[in-house]
Amino acid sequence: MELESVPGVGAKTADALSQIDDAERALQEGDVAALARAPGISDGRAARIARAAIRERHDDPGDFLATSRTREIYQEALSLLETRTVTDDAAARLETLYPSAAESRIREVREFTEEALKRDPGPDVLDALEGVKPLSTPSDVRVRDRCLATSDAERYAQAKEAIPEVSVEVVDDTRQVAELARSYATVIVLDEQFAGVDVEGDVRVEPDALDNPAEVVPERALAFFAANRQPLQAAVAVHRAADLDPACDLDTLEDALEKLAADGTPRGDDELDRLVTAVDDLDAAVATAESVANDHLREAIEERDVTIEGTDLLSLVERGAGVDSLLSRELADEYDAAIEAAREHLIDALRLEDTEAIARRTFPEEPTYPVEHTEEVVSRLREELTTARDRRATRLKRDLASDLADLREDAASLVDAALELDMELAVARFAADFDCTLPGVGSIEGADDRAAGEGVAIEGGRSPLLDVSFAEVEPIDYHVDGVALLSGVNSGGKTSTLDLIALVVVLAHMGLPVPADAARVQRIDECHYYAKTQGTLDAGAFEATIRDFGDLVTGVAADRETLVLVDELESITEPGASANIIAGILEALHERGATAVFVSHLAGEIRDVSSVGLAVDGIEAVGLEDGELIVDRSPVKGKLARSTPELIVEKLAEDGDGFYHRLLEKFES
Ligand SMILES: Nc1ncnc2c1ncn2[C@@H]1O[C@H](COP(=O)(O)OP(=O)(O)OP(=O)(O)O)[C@@H](O)[C@H]1O
Repeated sequence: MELESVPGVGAKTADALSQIDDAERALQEGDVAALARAPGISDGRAARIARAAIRERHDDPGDFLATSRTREIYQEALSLLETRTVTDDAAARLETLYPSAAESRIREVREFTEEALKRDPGPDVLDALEGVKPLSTPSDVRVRDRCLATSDAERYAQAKEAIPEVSVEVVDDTRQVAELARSYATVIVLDEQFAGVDVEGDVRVEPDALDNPAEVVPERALAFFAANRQPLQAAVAVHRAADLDPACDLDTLEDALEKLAADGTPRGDDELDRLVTAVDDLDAAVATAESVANDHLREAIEERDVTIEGTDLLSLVERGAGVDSLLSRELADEYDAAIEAAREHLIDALRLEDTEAIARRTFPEEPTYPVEHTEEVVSRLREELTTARDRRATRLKRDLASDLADLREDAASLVDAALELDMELAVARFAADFDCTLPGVGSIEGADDRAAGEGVAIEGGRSPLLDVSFAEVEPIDYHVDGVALLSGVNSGGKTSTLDLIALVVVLAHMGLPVPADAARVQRIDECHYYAKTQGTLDAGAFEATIRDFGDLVTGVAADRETLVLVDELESITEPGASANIIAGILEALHERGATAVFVSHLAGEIRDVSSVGLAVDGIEAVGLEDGELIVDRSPVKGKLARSTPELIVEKLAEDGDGFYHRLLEKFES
């Protein structure tokens, strides 16, 4: 799929998208996380781009959500799903689901839904999902101890592109290579002509180096895995908890991650740890060893009475020997013990392989007081240890990077699978929380095909959009085929019935389960839902509304299946005029073969002025209890519901006088 062929993707966005590795695949699969990695593209935008790309793939014109109220119902459906994801990314991915008239698209999502409904969102899986998020690409890895060098302008450009983490230098002759070797620990020369160059330092001639960036900069793979350690570990945990088929061996990935510190350096290697500690602690260890020896010696001297014969003393003084040599002669054993203590301390502190020899060199057996280390030895030791540390670290980095570099794609697949699972679990939880079934849509069979017929048929539908808790929602059965007026008592549930129809139709066309025991909807191209108008309109607004309906009615093309839901349009003007207008609209929709439900308190009047026999259904009150209406929420087919005032007058007539009977007769005439 061409990036720029996606609707809404201009040259600038296409350019941003082209900067991610797998833009084509991401568009094909609606991979929001991958698209959101493009510079300047937010999750929401990525979801819209993905949706447009999917639409394009299914050749879908995408005007299903024809009015603002239909779009609101779609948004409410999405948020019911989105609140059931653990990760933000899965929530953004859910936004790629949209109601479509394309059977191929509905079938595609239904396959996903059928898999989703088999999932069991156990608490372990949900816990593990908490840590999963899309992988990030650390951009600022800079490696300063290495450089690439070439004399060729083209190779120079290739090197800069392929391995941006290191400096690339131009070298024309051996002298310049030697200069670089003084500034960098390692120089990798890309030109064959320098093979065999003899300069001091670590200079390698590797013409194929650009083919193996992981060898040149193991830091790249390490930085990627270090930055993504936590989401990767979480993705591993998700695979284990949900028993998913993993893209790679989970233990291998986990072991490799264990060997990596948060800053991208190797960890858990005893020898490296020892070397790091030895370099860091060398000066302190030598100083402490020195004090250990001196304390030892001081105590020994303090405790000792030194007796020396006069002739001996004289001979020593004549030879110009100081008190040191006197002490060393008299306290030879104590000296030995003190030096031994110093060496032991050093051996303990440094814990290196050949510490014995090092200790011996640091503290030689020449008695002096106070005991002093040999600085020359210590500074050579420091250099040796530093080199050993860096070599070991580099080797470990290379080994680890070569293990991890091969795992990079699989690791990304693991995270992707975990996020996909989160999306599936949201659908599974939505279906479980609202007792959903997969509806029949057009020629696509439903999970429970009891609900039959053209138009929209719902059995045991319970709307999750009501203002009461879902447990208190009473189930509704309703079937509309063609155009119908829906009458009913105040607060009987007429608006809620329209909401339920719209929600079922939208979810069904998204390929998702619907909150009903069974449902079947015809395949619809456009869903027009108009919410209740707030009060009488002025002349201008009234004219605009009539024009809207004019456009709708004349725009219903013979080959486009249209569903029209309208709530109490009568309030736009006075009742008589309203009845005429609504009757006219319904007649026109009827002629065009649309499916429509118009909720109205003027259903009787509209039917009376209509020239075609309009169907009227009714939500009836089955009685009054303590001043409250008891309502049967399911509309009764072909029945004009009695209004609330009529029911109240009837109740008064039951135990009242003739006046109430007279009123009641007016209703019945
Ligand atoms: N199926 C249902 N189960 C439980 N409660 C419901 C159901 N349908 C409606 N209700 C309750 O009745 C209230 C009124 O519903 P709704 O607004 O749909 O009635 P209405 O017939 O459109 O009212 P009005 O005549 O005033 O326009 C809702 O806010 C809800 O509390």
